[in-house]
Amino acid sequence: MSAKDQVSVRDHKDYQTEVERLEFTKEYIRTVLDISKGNKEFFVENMKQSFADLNSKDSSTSYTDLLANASFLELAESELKRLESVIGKPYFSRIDYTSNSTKMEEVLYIGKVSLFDRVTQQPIIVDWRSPIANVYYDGRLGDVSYDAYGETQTGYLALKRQYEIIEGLLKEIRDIDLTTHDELLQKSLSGKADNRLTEIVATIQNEQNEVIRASLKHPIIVQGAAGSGKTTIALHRISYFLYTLGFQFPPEKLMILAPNRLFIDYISAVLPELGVNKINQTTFIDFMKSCLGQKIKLFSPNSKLMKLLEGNGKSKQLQWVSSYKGSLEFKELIHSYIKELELKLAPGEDFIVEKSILLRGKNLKKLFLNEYTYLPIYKRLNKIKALLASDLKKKKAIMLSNLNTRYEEALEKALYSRRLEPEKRKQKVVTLMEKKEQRVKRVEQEAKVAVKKYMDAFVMKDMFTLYKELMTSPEMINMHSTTLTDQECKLLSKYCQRIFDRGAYELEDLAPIFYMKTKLEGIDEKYKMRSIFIDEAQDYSYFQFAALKEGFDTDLFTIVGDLAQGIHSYRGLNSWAPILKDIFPNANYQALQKSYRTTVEIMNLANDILQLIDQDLPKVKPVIRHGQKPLFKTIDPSNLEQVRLQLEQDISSLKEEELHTIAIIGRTDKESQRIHQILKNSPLPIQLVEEKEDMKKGHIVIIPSYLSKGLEFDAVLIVCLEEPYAKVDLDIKLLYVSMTRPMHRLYLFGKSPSDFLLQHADDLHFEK
Ligand SMILES: Nc1ncnc2c1ncn2[C@@H]1O[C@H](COP(=O)(O)OP(=O)(O)OP(=O)(O)O)[C@@H](O)[C@H]1O
Repeated sequence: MSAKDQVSVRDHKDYQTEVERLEFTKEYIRTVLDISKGNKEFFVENMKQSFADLNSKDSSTSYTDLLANASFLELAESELKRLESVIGKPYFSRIDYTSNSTKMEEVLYIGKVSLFDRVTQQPIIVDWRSPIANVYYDGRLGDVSYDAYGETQTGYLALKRQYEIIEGLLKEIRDIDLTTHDELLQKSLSGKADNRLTEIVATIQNEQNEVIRASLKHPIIVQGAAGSGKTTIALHRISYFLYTLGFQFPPEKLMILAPNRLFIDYISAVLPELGVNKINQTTFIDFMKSCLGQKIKLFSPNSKLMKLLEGNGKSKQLQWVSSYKGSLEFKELIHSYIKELELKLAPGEDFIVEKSILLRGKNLKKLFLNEYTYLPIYKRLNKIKALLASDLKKKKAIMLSNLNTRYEEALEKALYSRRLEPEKRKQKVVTLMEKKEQRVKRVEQEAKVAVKKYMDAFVMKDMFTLYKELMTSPEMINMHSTTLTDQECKLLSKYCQRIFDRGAYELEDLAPIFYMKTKLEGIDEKYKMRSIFIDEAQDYSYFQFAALKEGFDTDLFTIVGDLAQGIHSYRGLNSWAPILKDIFPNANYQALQKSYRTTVEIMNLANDILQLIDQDLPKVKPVIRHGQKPLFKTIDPSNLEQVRLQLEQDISSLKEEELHTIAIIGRTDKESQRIHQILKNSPLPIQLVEEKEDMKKGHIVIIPSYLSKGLEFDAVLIVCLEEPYAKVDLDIKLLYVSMTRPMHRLYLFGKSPSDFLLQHADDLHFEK
């Protein structure tokens, strides 16, 4: 910090008071920590005692003690950790707020945790997720309002103040009013990227705050430009969700679906920073694999993308099948198939034991098709089975007693019959007794197997078999589809047959199989998520969304994505409208057009490329932050040694400028491998990144464009050796994705500017 800065912070009229407040807060935290640590030892001691008690007398009270202490300890420990982590920066802002109802002015310090004075119960730090903190993010100075627990509170905001506190020292105080630029935002954006995403609680912008705090009881769909903070916001919304509704939803019931493992690694550090632990972070594929519970071989969706990029003769067919399998029409087809299976499985026969009808088939059918519809189909059969068993148990005794009474009566009649000769009477009695014995035996025997025999008629095939049976039969496809032509049915089944013949499935098969599972078998409770956060949602198909909604039986989805980056739009998603109309009709929708990642200069060029996409996509507005124009550099791919020198030179000078995270992006896997080939013996630490890998700290990463989606770097070098970008949507989107990755610097290396479609860009937007 310069001398000038130090003077300015000390010059602030409240400097002294603020320093004292900061010291008080730190001291308070320290005291709380000391006490809690002391307590912790006490509780550990107490637990040891409980264990000892448990061993010696297995008393239930000592077990309860043990559990009580364990949960107390856990809570204390997580709080302790959180408090410990904020001691160097206990809060980042302050609001002076007077409620209209109490007329009392409150001075509230906002931070990442909440801390109360244990004696006065007054807040020392207010959590950024608390209702009142909304005023900081949302409200201008003057009259403001916020919602708390379903009621709107109104009041007057007299002061909004930001602090920069570094290692417990107050470095800067900024009072925000209508005229002040958000300097803190500017400062945080000009910072350098780590290999990880960070939390932004101090600088959340109004439009982002609206998404984070949008009704948690409704789904939300966010169309956000590259760098608008979608991922960041989704993670902050999780934190807000747990703060607000955590008592209803244990974190294990929340799930983030990310595009790949690399991305999960990229976001992994933020969640603990936001006080979020234990939530599920996975990919759609991994989740499906574990939920469907069978080891399945899946063709990599990226190899399909690569095939589409190669654009061979099969591209059209590939695209058509993918988009059909992702469509809601296909969902209808699968649904019709399930209906057929349901009817086939509906009981029709009477349940008979030893000539007696215990339950009528038509009644069982009614139960199955009407009463039990709240259950998945196979579970309904289980219920029928249980019903038969309990009915039989009840009725068997009655049957036996009826038989008994009937034969007793007949015997009595025979014994005392005057019409019969003694010899004949004797014979009759013997016959009756034998018959009775036989019938009782039959009841016993039939009862033993009756339920099983009845249920054996129902064949409950597994989902994969059923799906294959459908998809390999053009006739069955035809029977259930209302939209496909004969030709298309044949094509679809032939395509599927080819895949199944290789013992595999493709990503597009997972949603239908999952959907069938929800309807037939039901989803295991362990996999039933209550709230789902989907990032890079533009890569999903409509069917994937519908299947997830159906399977989890919840509406609590936060869906963030960017259609402009829809490199998998061959799966069918080109607009959010069908999702809003047919899948989540009560969803909130928000568009974020402002980008926080890149400089104005980089965004100008990326916007030129964006306009080439054959879709109506609005330009992205960068937050005002300037930097160098993107730079086109000519290379000669026939002279690899020279290319190596050029790349190494530029990377070294970027590093000298303190730009630490640097990515070299190639159009495809192959192109990335070519680049790696050139650089692999370089003295620079180089890593060719693959999907399942983490990015190594301090390495220059070489990464294919599709994998770079969602990530960010200080500087990006897009290199084109043999694969120029063509003016087709998929290529344009990949180029746009790559161009929007850097925070500060963008270089384009190719034979000619046209390798990057720059002939369609404004000459003023890049340098040569
Ligand atoms: N309000 C903010 N304050 C500070 N930084 C912000 C803010 N909003 C976003 N950022 C920063 O902008 C960058 C982009 O954010 P993020 O990666 O979440 O965007 P995105 O919309 O998911 O981007 P993409 O679609 O390109 O993956 C991150 O470095 C993030 O920290």
